[in-house]
Parts: sequence; C-alpha cells; structure tokens
Amino acid sequence: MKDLKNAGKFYAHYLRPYWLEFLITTILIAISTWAIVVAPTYMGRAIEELTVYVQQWANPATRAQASFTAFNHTLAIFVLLYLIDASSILISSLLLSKVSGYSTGTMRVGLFRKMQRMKVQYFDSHSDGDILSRFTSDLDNIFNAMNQALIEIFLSGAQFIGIIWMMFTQNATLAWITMASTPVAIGLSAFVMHQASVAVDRQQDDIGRLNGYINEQITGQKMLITNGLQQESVAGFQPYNNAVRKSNLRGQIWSGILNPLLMGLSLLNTAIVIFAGSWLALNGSLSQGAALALVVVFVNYAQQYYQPIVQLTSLFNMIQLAITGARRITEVREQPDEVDPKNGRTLDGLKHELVIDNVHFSYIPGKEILHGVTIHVEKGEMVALVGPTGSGKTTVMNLMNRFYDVDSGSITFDGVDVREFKLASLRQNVGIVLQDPQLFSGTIRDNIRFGDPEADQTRVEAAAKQANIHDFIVSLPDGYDTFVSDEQSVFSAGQKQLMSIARTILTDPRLLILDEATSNVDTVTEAKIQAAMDNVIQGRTSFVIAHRLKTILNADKIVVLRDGRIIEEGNHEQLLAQNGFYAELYHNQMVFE
Ligand SMILES: Nc1ncnc2c1ncn2[C@@H]1O[C@H](COP(=O)(O)OP(=O)(O)OP(=O)(O)O)[C@@H](O)[C@H]1O
Repeated sequence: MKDLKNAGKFYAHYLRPYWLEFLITTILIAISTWAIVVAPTYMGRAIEELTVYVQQWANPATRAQASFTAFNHTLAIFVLLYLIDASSILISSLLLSKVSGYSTGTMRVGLFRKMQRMKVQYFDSHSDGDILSRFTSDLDNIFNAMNQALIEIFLSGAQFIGIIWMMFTQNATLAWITMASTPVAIGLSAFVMHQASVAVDRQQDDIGRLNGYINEQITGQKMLITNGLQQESVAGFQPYNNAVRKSNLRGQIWSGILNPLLMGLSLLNTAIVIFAGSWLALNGSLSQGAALALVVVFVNYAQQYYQPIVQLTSLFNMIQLAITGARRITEVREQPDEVDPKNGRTLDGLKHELVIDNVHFSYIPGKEILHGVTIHVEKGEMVALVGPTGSGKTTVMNLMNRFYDVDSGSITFDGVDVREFKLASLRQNVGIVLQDPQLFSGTIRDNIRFGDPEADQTRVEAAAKQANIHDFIVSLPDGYDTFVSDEQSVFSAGQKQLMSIARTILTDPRLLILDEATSNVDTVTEAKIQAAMDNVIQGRTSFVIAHRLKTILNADKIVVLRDGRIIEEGNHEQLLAQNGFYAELYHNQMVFE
C-alpha cells in the first residue's frame, strides 16, 4: 500500500504538467463511452424501422408509403456514433502516447541530473549494472505501462462508471445485487496483488543484481580469460539467474491467478443475479415479460460489470512493474545530494598550509577506517602518503576533495574548514590524477581539455608536452583528432595515466592530489610518468599517494599510514635512518626493482 501511495506521488509529480492532455483525454473517453452505450439503442431502432419498412412494403396497400429514409437516418446516426467512439479512442491513445514518451524522457533526464549531484558514496555502494538497470529496465517498464495501460485505465474506469449508471437507471435493487460482490472482488484482488507485488519487487531487485554481475564479468573479461575462469564465471552467474527466474515465476503465478479468479467471481455473480432477478420476477409487481427482459438485461450488465476489473487486473503485472520502477527511481531521487554550503566561501589557492587534523572517518558506521590522522602540508611542499594496501591512503584523498566528509576532526585550507567552501570552488583548486584514469568518448583533444572545454590547441599541446604524451599523439594518423573511448582506446595503461596527467596540468590546480597507478607499466613509460609527475608537481602543493617508493624519494615529507594510523613521518633519509616500517617497505621494494 505504501508503494502504491509513493508511486501515486511519483506519477503525480511527473504527469502534472500534462493536465491539459489528461483533461482532453477524460472528455474524449467520456464521449466515447457515451457513444458506445447509446449506439446499441440506435441499432435496436434501426432494426425496428427496417421491420416497419418490410411490413409496409409487403402490404400492397401501404407499399407506396414504404420508405428507407427513417432507417437510413438511424443507421447513419449509429455509424456516426461508432466513428465518434473510434476517433475519440484514437486521439486519446495518441495523446497518452505523447504523454508517456515525454514524461519518461523527463524522468530519464531527471535521473541523469540527479546522478551528477549525488554523493560518491552511492556509486561506491551500488554496482554499475544495478544503476544502469534503473535507466533501462525500470524506465522501460514505466514507459510500457504508461503507453499501454493508461488508456485502458481510462477506458475501464469510464466503462465501470457507465455500467453502474445504466444499471441504476434500469433497476436499483438489481443494481445493488449485481454490485454486492464488489468488496469480495476488491479484497481478493488486494490480497493477490500484494503477493504479486512482493514478487515483482524482488524480481526487479534480482534483475539489478544480475545486471551488476554481468557488468562486472564483462569488465573483468580479460582477467577471466587469463585465469581460465570462464566456467566459474558461468557457475557464478547461475544463482543470480535462478533468483530472477524464481521471483519472475512467483510474480507470474500470483498475477496470473487474479484474472481467472475474477472471471470465476464474475460467473458466480451472474448466477446470483439470475437467481435474484427470477425471484423478483416471480414475487415482484412487474409483469412476467418485463421481469424476464430485466433479468436478461442484468445478466448482460453483470458480465460487463466485471469486465473493467478483469481488464485492469490483466494489466496488473505491467502496472506492478511500473509501481516497482517508480519505487526504484524514487530511491535514487531521494538520495542525499552532495552538501554544498549556502553562501559558501571561494577558495583562492593555498597561501600557507593545508592541515588534516585528528581525522576520524568510517564508510560504514561503527567500522572506523581512519583513527585520528593528522598531516600538515605547507604551501609548495610535496607530501607523499605511503602504506600497505587498505591502510587508508585513498580514503584520505577522498576526504580532501570532499567525496566524503570526516566523522570528526577537520581538514582546513589556511585555517578554513573544507566544508565551508563552495564545492565547485574547492574542486577547481584541487586537481586529482586518479589511480585508474577514465577516457570519455571523443577526440584526444577533447579528452585533454575535459576540465576546460574552451582551452585552445596551444594550451592542449603544452599540457600534453609537459605530460610527455605529445610525441605519441602526433605520431597517430589523426593526431589530436583521433577518436578514443574508454573501451576502445589507442592508449596503453601507462599512456592513459599520462593523458590523465595532461588533463590535470591543463586545469592548472593549486593543490594536486596524485593517486599513483598501481598497474605495472614498462620502464620507458614509467620513466615518462615519473618525468610527467615531476613536471606537474613543480611549483604546486602536492599530495602523492605512492605505491612505488622510487617515485617519492624527493618528497619533502613522507607520511606512513598503517591500518588508518600514522606510524612514521619524515623525509626519505630520516625514515631510512629510523629503520622502521618505511625502511622495511623500501628495502623490500628495492629487491624487486
Ligand atoms: N566505499 C567504501 N565503503 C566501505 N569501505 C571502504 C570503501 N572504500 C574503501 N573502504 C575500506 O577502507 C579501507 C581503506 O581503503 P583505501 O582505499 O583508503 O586504502 P588504500 O590504502 O588506498 O589501498 P590501496 O593501496 O589498495 O589503494 C579498506 O579496508 C577498504 O576496504
């Protein structure tokens, strides 16, 4: 019920702008229902007039008076009524198709915009496949339901009201008897629909998880092939597939039950109407002929009365999928946005120092990752963060850029808390070279000037030269116009890292965070990356998360992190002299160099 209420709110929000289309549709459907209800009476009248014509024509005394005019006239009205009905339905369908297309388009754009505002946490805690299925499967379900079910909802609703109205104009007692079973039908439908909705809900979530798995396996396909794990991958796929099959079957069974159940109830209702009508005919004040005619009419109504309910329940699965789709999209819409302070301050470079002061942080409440980390970074310094995998290096970076906020402690730029700056201003000042750089579909030029699309060729080339990737780019047949994408790129992993460095150089950030790539690159590329890093670091305050200690020998300060705590701090020589954890780490790495 809560889902239904929330879905109501969701659709009201997106469909409100189309109130005029709905008003026109309501009027057209009312006209069509009126036409369809009235048309049979003209049919009867036409038959009556035809009978009169035949009788007059058969009799020589009246043959001269026999005329088709009245019959033709009635028949024309009859045909006209059907034309009105057909064209009203056609126009309504077209209008509602337009509404479905436009409103799902708005939902898609809204969802996409929302994705750009949401906290990084959402993306870290949901699989790409699951996020993608909200754009594909859920929005498709919503579109299909709106495109096909909306018109049925209108038609069935109008038909339902029309039949009730007609029944009461004929005989109120029999009308009440026909409608008496409605609460049973509603109760039964509510129960079955609830069961089905639980199954359909689960089905959509299972589809999300299945997509997540497929996405992960496609992304890691090379790893799978290299390790000969294709069979294992298929075996891992089975539980996800089985879950979808099971919840799908459960949903189909429950929603499949509803239709025959209501058909049965409709038959039972018809039998009750026949029985009650006959009793009235025998004991009532009506003549037997009139009572019999009334029973026949009400048997007809009793069958028609259930038709809109049956029709709507046959669409139930589709409607349920749309309700679930609304829930899953609402879930995204209700995610908190990144917190951008009102009247936030503008960060204009770093003048003195950046201080990470006694920072505690946990991704999951109760599971603290950083336990009181304090780091001072003076303007122009290069500070390196080292430590074993999982020690919290990337987490520190996540906090400096406000991908996440600290639980306690603070991060300050010249004494001003990072949470007081406008997000855009903060990120303009903080450039990040990520561990696993991403290329976007477009030319190499567009990829380099990603952070500043207005940059001209001179600036793009200067950045590429500093990043040591210019020579490679111009060696390509199309040079800077070469089309690349993350999946189909002409770059090796190391060259991708150089591209990412070029991109960062172009935006000229005051503070640079460099999450060094862990991937193994050949020694020539490694030397290029090193030179590019030196170029980008020069003259800037920088914070390097280093995996290869060779790259940070010149750092002004090296901070050693272990299990979320700083255990050593100093420059390379000082730390070697301490002969502690860093010295051990360094000597171990040098063995492999
Ligand atoms: N989004 C997240 N949600 C929950 N836990 C996380 C998340 N990201 C990281 N962690 C956990 O936080 C801890 C620190 O991770 P972090 O990525 O900061 O380590 P790291 O030192 O950068 O490791 P690496 O050298 O492998 O990059 C790890 O135990 C990791 O499992």
